[in-house]
Amino acid sequence: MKLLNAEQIRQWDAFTIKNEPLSSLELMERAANACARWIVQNTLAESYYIFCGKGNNGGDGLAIARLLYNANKKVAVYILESDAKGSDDYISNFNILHHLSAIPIFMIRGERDLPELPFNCIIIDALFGTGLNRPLTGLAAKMVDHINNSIAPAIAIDIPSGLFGDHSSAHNTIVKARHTLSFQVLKTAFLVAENEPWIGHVHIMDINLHPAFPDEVSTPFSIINKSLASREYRPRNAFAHKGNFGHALLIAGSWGKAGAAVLCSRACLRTGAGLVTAHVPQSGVTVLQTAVPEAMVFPDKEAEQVSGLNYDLNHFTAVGIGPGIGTGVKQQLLLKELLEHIQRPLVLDADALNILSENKALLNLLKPDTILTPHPKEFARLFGEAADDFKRIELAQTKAMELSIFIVLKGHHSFVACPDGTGYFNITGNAGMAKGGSGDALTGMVTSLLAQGYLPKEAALLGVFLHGLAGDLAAASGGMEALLASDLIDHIGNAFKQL
Ligand SMILES: NC(=O)C1=CN([C@@H]2O[C@H](COP(=O)(O)OP(=O)(O)OC[C@H]3O[C@@H](n4cnc5c(N)ncnc54)[C@H](O)[C@@H]3O)[C@@H](O)[C@H]2O)[C@@H](O)CC1
Ligand SMILES: [K+]
Repeated sequence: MKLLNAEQIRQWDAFTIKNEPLSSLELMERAANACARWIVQNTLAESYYIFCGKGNNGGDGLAIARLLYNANKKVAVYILESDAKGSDDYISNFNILHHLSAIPIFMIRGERDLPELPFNCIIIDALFGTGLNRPLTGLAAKMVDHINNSIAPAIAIDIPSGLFGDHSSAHNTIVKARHTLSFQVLKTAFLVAENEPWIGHVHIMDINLHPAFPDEVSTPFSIINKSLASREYRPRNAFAHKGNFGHALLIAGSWGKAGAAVLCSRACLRTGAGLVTAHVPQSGVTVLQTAVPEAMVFPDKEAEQVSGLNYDLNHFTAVGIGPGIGTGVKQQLLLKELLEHIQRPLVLDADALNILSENKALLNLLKPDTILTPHPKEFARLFGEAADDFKRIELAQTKAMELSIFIVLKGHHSFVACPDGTGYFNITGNAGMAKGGSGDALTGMVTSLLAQGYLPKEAALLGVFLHGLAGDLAAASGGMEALLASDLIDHIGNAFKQL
């Protein structure tokens, strides 16, 4: 699914108005209806304090006030007064509301006009939507502070006021919403960690925008959802044998970190690779053969660390390297040798990435379509600190193009930067997965898909989606706090079954 920017969403509204056809006021009514229905179904409050600006976001708020009133809710409307006369649809809704004299409307001209907010009310934030073009200042910012100082929960309409849809809002004054009711599609602002304090739970309201529009626009960003993942997935052929599903090599583990190799190998097998060989130090051999008897083991000549490649890499259909290997001189030489000789699809994770950051010249050895799976800190060590999450995404895209590689930037919504300049946000996954071992599982999963013949882009997209989904299924059964990477791995099968 394409991820549209604020301007494109505005164009989609206009396209719908022209081609459905319907008036913009009717579209606003549809949007307000969807929000009011959600509010009635999901909240119980003594009263609703509705804060409106004078643009279309405020128009939504006024229409919501009327609809909540019609649903027998106690409502009061507070309008941020400004020199602007207001958008046409705001004015239409203001006039309708004005005639309904039962709903109190207050104009806020100064701080003294701000109402006291009782703890048992619900605040509806319809001050500013996607039309925001600069950070809030003056009375608008004071109003937002007032909302944020209340203990009553706020529900933001379309986007929390003060938040930009497509770029960083760091240092802005922004409504801290408990819920955000947004229209039709996710906005980029909802997918980055830096906005987590403001957006609360995001709910997408289907307002039936014209289905033909997304096909007409081009955008660099997309969302990895179930339909995209299902399109990538290739069910196993009934006549298949293990030779059809490749042979993955995983180079992982060191003394005290044999678990990384175990998790990686198990995830690799659970994702469908026909054969898995783990190259581990000798101290990891018994651990691995006991914990994952289905995997074969190549013991390194050293006891506590992997130290060299004494086998033909062409024997394998894909290679994953990094979890728990350490960053010593021997691992550095091993990685260099691997990068110089490998002719197979490759995943680099964890310590392999840390070695790269200490030896930047090795980046020049990366073959096209290599997959890197850094978390934000590993990414910063590799490519530098970014000022904010949006800039980090931009940097990941630049580096993916420059080096012709895939960068899977791990996070709540992992971002896959592709060498062709496109980028994909994943929507599966949860905070329970923020725990040691989750990344090792992802490395095993993506390597497994590569080994089975999925193209690097397919493997990266399907891998992150399934990884997050398996984590969601594990959290649904055992809760987020208790979630172990092993639980995630145990749910990979159920994740596949949902495709
Ligand atoms: N027909 C449509 O296009 C639809 C629009 N909808 C709503 O319309 C919203 C967008 O409406 P608008 O484009 O009118 O924009 P907004 O309602 O977000 O407000 C924009 C107004 O605020 C001013 N402004 C921007 N930043 C400011 C700042 N920092 N301080 C003070 N004033 C500032 C702008 O100059 C403009 O006059 C969406 O977020 C959504 O809520 C929905 O009703 C769905 C349908
Ligand atoms: K808003």
